[in-house]
Amino acid sequence: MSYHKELAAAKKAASLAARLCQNVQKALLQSDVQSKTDKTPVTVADYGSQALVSFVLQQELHAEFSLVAEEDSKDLRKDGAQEIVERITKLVNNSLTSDGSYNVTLSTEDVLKAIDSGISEGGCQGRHWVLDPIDGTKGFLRGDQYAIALALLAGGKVVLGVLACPNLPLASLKDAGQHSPNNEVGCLFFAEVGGGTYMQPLDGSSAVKVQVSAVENPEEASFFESYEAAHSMHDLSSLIAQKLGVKAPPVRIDSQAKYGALSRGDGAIYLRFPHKGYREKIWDHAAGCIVVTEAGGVVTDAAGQPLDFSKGKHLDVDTGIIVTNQKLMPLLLNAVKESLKEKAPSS
Ligand SMILES: Nc1ncnc2c1ncn2[C@@H]1O[C@H](COP(=O)(O)OS(=O)(=O)O)[C@@H](OP(=O)(O)O)[C@H]1O
Ligand SMILES: [Mg+2]
Ligand SMILES: [Mg+2]
Ligand SMILES: [Mg+2]
Repeated sequence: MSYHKELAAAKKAASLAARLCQNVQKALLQSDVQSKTDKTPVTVADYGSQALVSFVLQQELHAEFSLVAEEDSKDLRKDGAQEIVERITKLVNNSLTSDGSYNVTLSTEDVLKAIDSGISEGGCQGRHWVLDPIDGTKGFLRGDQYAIALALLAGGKVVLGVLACPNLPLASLKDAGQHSPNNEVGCLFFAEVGGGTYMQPLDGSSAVKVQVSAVENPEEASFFESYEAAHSMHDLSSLIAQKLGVKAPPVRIDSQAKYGALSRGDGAIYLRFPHKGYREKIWDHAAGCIVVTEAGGVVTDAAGQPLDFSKGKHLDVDTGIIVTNQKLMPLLLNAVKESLKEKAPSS
């Protein structure tokens, strides 16, 4: 089974959404930031990106359409939100038409409907697109890393993924701080099941195949974790790293840009241990997971089980998510097991 047509549509949608986000990040207005009922931030760019990706996929693929996405239009339909909806609509129309990709003018209602087509619950049957229109909204607001993360599930398995990372340097993060001749940013990672992982500049020039790090000695490995301490237990990852003998300090960057950076070998390990009670969502990992596995990496929960994207919006993982290459995984799993035992409250 080939997914070439779907991959081309996904790349187009994510690239246009990245441009919309770049424009908003450049001119961030305080009024563009709302707070959702769970107190996490959402911006006009999150909504605009979701509307745009939903619209482009439906235009490009005249097939039955199911989308599981992070945002919905509930808050935008409340009294007083009209101005913000108009602003989102303008952003979406500008992004769709600016390079001649489409000759359309969407109404505010079209945009709200496009956002709301992301209400699917996913599951193990049929095809479902999975979208995080801006992953790492907090990073986006800080002017740091974020990603537009789009994946396709078929029969509950991720079959393609695209990660647009507008602020990620094209050169390896390993060279950060050193004099690097290439300080351009904006990466598009993409992978199709069985086809490997590729990275190309977001401006569209040619793609290169990428591979995860081949490091076998954990002392030479560096690891990624969430920028936000509220999203992942930094003390636990520090204990795991210490047990493994990792020498380098953690690299903290927002969003699935971590999966992208790992897929090209910028670092060898990604550790994610949310605080108790948090349930992971499929849109926070689907695209990243295939981008890393097609580049030769392994993504599991803390018990070594693969992630199961077939159960709806949530991922029911055991304790956390760990990512590395095949050689390091057994050592990493041991270190995780020991660290969790040590940290567990004695009863
Ligand atoms: N409490 C808590 N624990 C764990 N994870 C959480 C939590 N709250 C939010 N989120 C999700 O984290 C997504 C951001 O990804 P990261 O954690 O990799 O980014 S960061 O480095 O911490 O900024 C972020 O994605 P976006 O909402 O798309 O930004 C959330 O889905
Ligand atoms: Mg969010
Ligand atoms: Mg997210
Ligand atoms: Mg998001």
